[in-house]
Amino acid sequence: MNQYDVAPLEGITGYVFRGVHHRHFPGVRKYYIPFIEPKPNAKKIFTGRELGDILPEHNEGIPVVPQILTNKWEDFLWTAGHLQEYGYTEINWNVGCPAKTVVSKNRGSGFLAFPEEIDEFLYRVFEKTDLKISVKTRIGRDAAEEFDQLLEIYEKYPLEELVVHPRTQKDFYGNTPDLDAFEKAAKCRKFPIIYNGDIQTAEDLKRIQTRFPDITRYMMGRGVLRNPQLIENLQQSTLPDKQRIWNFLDDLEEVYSRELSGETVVLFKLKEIWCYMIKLFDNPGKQAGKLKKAKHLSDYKQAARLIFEECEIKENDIYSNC
Ligand SMILES: Cc1cc2nc3c(=O)[nH]c(=O)nc-3n(C[C@H](O)[C@H](O)[C@H](O)COP(=O)(O)O)c2cc1C
Repeated sequence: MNQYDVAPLEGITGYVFRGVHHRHFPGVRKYYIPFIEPKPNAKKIFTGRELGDILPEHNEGIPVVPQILTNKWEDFLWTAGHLQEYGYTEINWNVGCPAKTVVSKNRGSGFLAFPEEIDEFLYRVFEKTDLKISVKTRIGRDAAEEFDQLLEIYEKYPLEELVVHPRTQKDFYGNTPDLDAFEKAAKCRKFPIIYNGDIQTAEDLKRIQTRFPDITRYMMGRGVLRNPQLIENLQQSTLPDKQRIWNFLDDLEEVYSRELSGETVVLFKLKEIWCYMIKLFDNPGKQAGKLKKAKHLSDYKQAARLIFEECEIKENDIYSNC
């Protein structure tokens, strides 16, 4: 049976989103916490955002995995040690982030251009910790050909899992996921492989499953923002239910309003989700514009309600095609 994870989306899938999502749509195997950057020389171990994300009281009953973004094994172990103090037993390593500010420092997917250093990093980490370590990787920095050597290195270590987003850093979020490159990972028998990239509907999943019948673990990010019910729909072969998605959104607004200070910040958070959710609806036209321009929660809510009332959900026939 397939298992589904929610991808880390920095600025979006923080503890508020995860808590509300888990309450409305349980069934996610793991939620990955957006990346934490080690700060061994700073006064505070974690930023306010990072601490909010990892506090056990913010994640009660929710299966979460923290993620670290660094190219220094000493810093990884230092931060992992502090995460262990909060009770975490599995840590994910980010070698996928394509952001220029990250890549320019040879971190995230920028580190993929240094396979020997990746080897050294993993060697040191596995030598010095008994934590479970999973890796979230792209297939290379500049070209998919880099993936052969990277895979060879990953296979030397007892990774808990390997999440593969089959794009290079250069692809950013453009082009389509490179399934020929992913096929190399799909053949791996050393540890479980998780497919990640562009799964938004049952049809998208079907396409991947047909080609890779042995892959049963999937991670979804933007697809869950577009349709928060996506994972449940896939598990139960159901269609998105407007009322349930509305209830989720309503609850999210309430919890953000409680946890964040100021209407503007709450509005920003909700509009960010709507950048993705708007794609779930047919012809949201005028109301989409109003929602985008809303300066107050009341205007936002009115536009959002009208979209839910007036627009059809796009994929009402997805299962007929699968
Ligand atoms: C806004 C945004 C923030 C992201 N933040 C992170 C992050 O903190 N850590 C990470 O590994 N990937 C991050 N990603 C990448 C996603 O986890 C995921 O790999 C990517 O979106 C592809 O999957 P999808 O097509 O299912 O969204 C981010 C992506 C987006 C769009």
